[in-house]
Amino acid sequence: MPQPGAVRGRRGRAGPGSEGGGSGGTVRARCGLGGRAEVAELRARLRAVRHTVLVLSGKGGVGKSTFSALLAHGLAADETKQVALLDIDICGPSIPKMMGLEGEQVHQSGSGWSPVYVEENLGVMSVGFLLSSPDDAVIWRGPKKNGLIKQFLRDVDWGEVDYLIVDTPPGTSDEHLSIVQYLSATHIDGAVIVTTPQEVSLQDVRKEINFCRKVKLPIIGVVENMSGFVCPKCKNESQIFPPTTGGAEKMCQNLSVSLLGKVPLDPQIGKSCDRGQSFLAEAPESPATLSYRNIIQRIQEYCEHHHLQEEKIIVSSVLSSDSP
Ligand SMILES: Nc1ncnc2c1ncn2[C@@H]1O[C@H](COP(=O)(O)OP(=O)(O)OP(=O)(O)O)[C@@H](O)[C@H]1O
Ligand code: SF4
Repeated sequence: MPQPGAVRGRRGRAGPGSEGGGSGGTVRARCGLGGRAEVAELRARLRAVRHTVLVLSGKGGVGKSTFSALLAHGLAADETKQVALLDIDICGPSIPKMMGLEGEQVHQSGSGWSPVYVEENLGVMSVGFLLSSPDDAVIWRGPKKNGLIKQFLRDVDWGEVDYLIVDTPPGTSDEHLSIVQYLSATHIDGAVIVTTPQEVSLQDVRKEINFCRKVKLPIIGVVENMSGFVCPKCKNESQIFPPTTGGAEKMCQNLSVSLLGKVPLDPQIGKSCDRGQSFLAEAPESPATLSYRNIIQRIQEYCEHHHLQEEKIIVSSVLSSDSP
């Protein structure tokens, strides 16, 4: 098994647009699944993935990547589970830093691109690993981004995986359409939508919910992040962003979507993530960790019990023509 921070099978560095060794064929940089051969390639690669969860947010900066990283850490705390974290936030990849993997590189082996491992049971893939410096800017148009997303799904050798967590860019863009379409070749358990309590953020969540419904992507639920602040001295809770229209709870009720939980503001979250450490492990007793644990358990229950393998909803091919 690979060691933390190690890669499996170092055989030459991979780069955007390069071919994964396993599946061959050049990346066709456009959105849309190609012919049967391409669908078969994706299916073959993702067959060993049991559950796939997409993490979405309407706005940037609400804590989506933090949530994805901690969801992956939380699931991987069970050593019997193999977890994969895929960062498709191509223009702003923050996962390598949050996972303590800055400066790591992706390598090719005979069976494809090797993920970078945080722990033996937690592998990560991000465009950040393909950049020579974390300050490099990726300025790509849609087709090139779509090509890389397809390459990530088709060419990364994840091995047997219980949970594949996909951190997406904010909003509903080309990348979202692509990932849903490509994963439609196999399955997606559903999406978790991260928001903050302010109305401007909730407005965008409604758009995300509409997007999911249009593309028939099941919604596992909504997480309200930065929801109040628990004073570390007196344990008093204050509302830093008081919701004016009932917050995520009311919105979820109105739209018949589950509220998975609320995560309070905790300055330690930013500190742990900036050091590439798991906040859940560093602050096991904090109210934010307890809230995270509850949410992760609900996501696991959703995946394990409500969407058994044979009942998985195969996302239909509604994306093949129109954008939502
Ligand atoms: N509950 C929380 N309490 C305190 N800080 C938080 C919390 N959640 C996230 N943060 C901090 O907020 C900042 C933004 O988080 P993050 O990068 O995860 O947002 P994002 O939604 O992924 O943004 P983008 O989509 O623009 O990449 C980070 O510094 C993170 O540490
Ligand atoms: S209640 Fe307010 S003033 Fe008192 S300790 Fe907590 S944060 Fe500080």
